[in-house]
Amino acid sequence: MNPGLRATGLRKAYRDLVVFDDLELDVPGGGILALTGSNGTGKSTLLECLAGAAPLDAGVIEVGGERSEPSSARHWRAVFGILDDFTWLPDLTVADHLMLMAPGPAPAEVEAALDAFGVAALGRRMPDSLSSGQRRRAALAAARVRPWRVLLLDEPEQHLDAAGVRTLADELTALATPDRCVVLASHSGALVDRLDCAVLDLTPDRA
Ligand SMILES: Nc1ncnc2c1ncn2[C@@H]1O[C@H](COP(=O)(O)OP(=O)(O)OP(=O)(O)O)[C@@H](O)[C@H]1O
Repeated sequence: MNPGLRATGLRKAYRDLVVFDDLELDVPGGGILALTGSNGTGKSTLLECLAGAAPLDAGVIEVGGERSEPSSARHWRAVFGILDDFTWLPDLTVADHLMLMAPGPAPAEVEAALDAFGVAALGRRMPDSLSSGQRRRAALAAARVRPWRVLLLDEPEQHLDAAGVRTLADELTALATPDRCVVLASHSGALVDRLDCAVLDLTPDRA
């Protein structure tokens, strides 16, 4: 089994509030881990720390079997987070955004990615002109274009209809090839059930 994402001794506190301490994660290559738990249990904080967007107080992160410093360029290249706010620039089309994330010119790949999420017809539209669910589908399509070893998603089901949740589960399953892995936070039982993946409930008495 390929190494994917391994993290040990993770600690994060906001002043007196210890969000997690000595937390361990081990997601093998090809694996998907769903973080669940009630509001405020630390799912988003954990994803932000894994993405390098918020500093850890302690802990070691390994990607593909090698230590990865969350603030390094190497980490940025290896770890792609679609967290709360996907930054859309108002003067670029939806397809322009995905083209910028591709390693080279990739119009066919961008179209295929948007098509996989059912929004191929919206590629030339401006992000502001899309519905929330359409924008969410387009943001998720970026995961098919931007290279990564670890994909982090915070409540990716937000704004999706039931068919969109099924598409998301099937796409994530296909994206988690043996050299990559996915960690998502979710409140959607439908999504987690369809992923049929490992689950870590961060609710204090269950973690
Ligand atoms: N910037 C911050 N400063 C202080 N406390 C924070 C900060 N961000 C989050 N918290 C606190 O940390 C805890 C974990 O928050 P977090 O957003 O990670 O939870 P969550 O599990 O993602 O919640 P939800 O299911 O509501 O999205 C909460 O008690 C929250 O109030």
